[in-house]
Amino acid sequence: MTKKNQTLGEFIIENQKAFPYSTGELSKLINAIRLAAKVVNYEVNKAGLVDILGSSGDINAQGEDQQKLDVLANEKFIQSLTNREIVCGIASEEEDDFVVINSKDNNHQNKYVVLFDPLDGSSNIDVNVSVGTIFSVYRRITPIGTPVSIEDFLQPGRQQVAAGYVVYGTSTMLVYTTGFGVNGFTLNPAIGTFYLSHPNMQYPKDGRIYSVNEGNYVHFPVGVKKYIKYCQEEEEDRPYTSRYIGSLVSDFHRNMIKGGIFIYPKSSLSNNGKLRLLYECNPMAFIAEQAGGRASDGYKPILDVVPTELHQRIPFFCGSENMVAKAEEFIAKYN
Ligand SMILES: O=P(O)(O)OC[C@H]1O[C@](O)(COP(=O)(O)O)[C@@H](O)[C@@H]1O
Ligand SMILES: [Mg+2]
Ligand SMILES: [Mg+2]
Repeated sequence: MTKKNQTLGEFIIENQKAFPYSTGELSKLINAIRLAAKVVNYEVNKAGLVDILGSSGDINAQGEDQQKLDVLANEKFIQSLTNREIVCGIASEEEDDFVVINSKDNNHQNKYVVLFDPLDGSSNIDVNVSVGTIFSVYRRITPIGTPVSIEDFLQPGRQQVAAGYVVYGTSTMLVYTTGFGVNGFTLNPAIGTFYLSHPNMQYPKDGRIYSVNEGNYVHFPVGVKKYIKYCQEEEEDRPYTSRYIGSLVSDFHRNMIKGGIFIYPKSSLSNNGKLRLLYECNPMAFIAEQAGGRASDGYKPILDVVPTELHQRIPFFCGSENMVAKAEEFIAKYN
């Protein structure tokens, strides 16, 4: 039974008991993420004091300038996951290709793959605006005893066994699901422990917040433009409030608590939008659906999309059920 303020450690053990056949590996994996989140939180919080702001001078697989904190967060999560003998492979926004992680007996006995965005909202790092980490977990589909391969990572989002994010904001929170609801834990920085602060998180069916980079409005498809105008009309409970932090994790988190819709559509600048299916949209879509929300590419559920590439991008509409359904109506009508 979920008890407010129980620690994340207690929650993980309690929930493991719910699955008689569980081997505890998924619990170890979540614990590894918990540890890495605390390490990265420590670095993020003192970022201005040490030489960790700004560019690392390198470019990642997507041609983006890698920030020093992108690189550090990537290292800390890979290290923590590798040291615990639970994952057989890792894919990251900051790694060109997936990384094979072999078990100590050198016989590829581990059964989980993790895909993650080590530092989400990189453009906000240097300006002290909240950023995050996003993770997605699958059971491998290739045989145990063989090296992990690409098909283990290109599974539809509906196959995820766990997904979550960490938001390094006014407080640091870890929010995740294993397919049985969404729970949020807040870090008590004094003792370095996550406590259950947001049990059973639920998206309100309706909301009054829309989140989209309106600076790209001229490049948006007609249906998206019409939906944004709809949000701004003086009708019924509209106009809605516009809120856009520019960190997916933070915009999603606010909208899940208050009710709202986040949109990163395709545009004449980028045919598939900007956000990555495997380690941004799939995990957020799993959490959204588990919290009674909705997530699509404008036409079909994100979780039903069959991935084809590690770093593929996809248009993203995510949030309160009725708001996303309304946006889809406009797209179906005009696009
Ligand atoms: O500046 P834009 O084009 O609005 O993009 C903002 C989006 O890009 C991102 O920063 C992309 O994520 P990364 O920072 O992990 O690359 C999202 O967090 C955010 O929603
Ligand atoms: Mg990101
Ligand atoms: Mg990132």
